[in-house]
Amino acid sequence: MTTISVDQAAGTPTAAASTLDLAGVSRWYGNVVAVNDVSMSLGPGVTGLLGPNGAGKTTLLHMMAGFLAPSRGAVSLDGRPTWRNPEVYRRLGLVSEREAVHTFLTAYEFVLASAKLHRLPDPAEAARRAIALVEMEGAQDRRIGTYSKGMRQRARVAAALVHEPQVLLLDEPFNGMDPRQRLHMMELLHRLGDAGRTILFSSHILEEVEQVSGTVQVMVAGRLAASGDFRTIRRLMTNRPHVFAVHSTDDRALAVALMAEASVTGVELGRAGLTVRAGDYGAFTRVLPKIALAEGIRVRQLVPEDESLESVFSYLVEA
Ligand SMILES: Nc1ncnc2c1ncn2[C@@H]1O[C@H](COP(=O)(O)OP(=O)(O)OP(=O)(O)O)[C@@H](O)[C@H]1O
Repeated sequence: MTTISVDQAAGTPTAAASTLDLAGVSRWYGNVVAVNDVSMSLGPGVTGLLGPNGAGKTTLLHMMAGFLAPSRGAVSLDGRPTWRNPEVYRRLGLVSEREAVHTFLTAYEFVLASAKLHRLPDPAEAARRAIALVEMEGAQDRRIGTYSKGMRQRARVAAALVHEPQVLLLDEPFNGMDPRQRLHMMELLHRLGDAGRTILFSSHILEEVEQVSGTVQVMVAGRLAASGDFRTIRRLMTNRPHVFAVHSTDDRALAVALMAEASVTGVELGRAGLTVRAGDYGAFTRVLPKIALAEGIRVRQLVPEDESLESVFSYLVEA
C-alpha cells in the first residue's frame, strides 16, 4: 500500500512512485483491433500519449484504468493487474474525454460527491484540498453550468484527484480549450508531475504534447509507433525523406518550380506524373499549394506513397 503525505506548502502530495506496466496488450471489438500488442512502462512525471483520431488511445486509457479488460496481455499498476482490482480505483484517477457533468451542481458539490464515492474519511476536507489544487477556490460555489470549458475541465480534474491518486490519466484534456485555458491546464499537469505523480494525457496534437511533456508514446492504428524522448521522436518523424505522387495541370512546370524549393530533395517526371522526395513532410505540404498558386498550376492529387507513413504524419500537418 502506498503512503501519501501532503506537502502543506505546495498543497501537492508527495508519495512513493507508482509504475503502470503494459505487457503485450491488445483489445479488439469484434473484427476491429483497437489496440495491437502494446507494451510500455510509465513512471512518475508527465507522459504524452500522441496519436491521430481512432489510434486506440481511449481504449488504452480505459484498460489502464481497469474499466476495460484487455483481450490479450496484461496491464498492471505496481505489479498488480488493473482489471477487476478495486485497489486500483484508490490509486488511480481518470478524466475521460466526454463525460456529462451535472451542470446544476457547484464544483464543490461535484468534487464532494466524488469524495463520498471514494468513502474518504473527511470528504469535505478532501474536496476543498482537490479544488485548491486546481485553483478553483474562487468559483467553487458557482454552478458548473456557468463555467467556461477550461473551468469545467479543471473541476473534473479535481474530482479525479480527490482521493489523491498516484496515477492520473486524462483523455484529450485540452480539447475545446482556448490558449489561456490550455496554459493553465499545462501548468497544472506540470505541477502534478513534478510532485511525483504518474501523469498520462492523450492528444492528437503534436504541439500540445511538445509543450507539456518530454516523454511521449506515439500510437498509430492501434500500435505503439514510437516511444521515448519527444525531441528525438519529432526529429525522426519530420526528418526522414517522404515520397509523394503528385498530379497537376502542368507536371513539367511544377517539377521545375519544385526543384528550387529547399524542402524538396528530388523530383522525377514520369508518364504517370511527378514523384517528389521531400525531407520535411510538414514544410513540403505547406509550400506546395503556394508554389502551385504562384505558377498558375492546379494540384489535382497529392498522395504520400507510403500509406503507413501518411497515417503517422498526417496529423503533424494538421497540428
Ligand atoms: N465500443 C466499441 N465498439 C467497436 N469499436 C470500437 C469501440 N470503441 C472503439 N472502437 C474502435 O476502436 C478504434 C480505436 O478507438 P479509440 O476510441 O480507442 O481511439 P482514439 O485514439 O481514442 O480515438 P479518438 O481520439 O477519436 O477517440 C477505432 O477504430 C474505434 O472505431
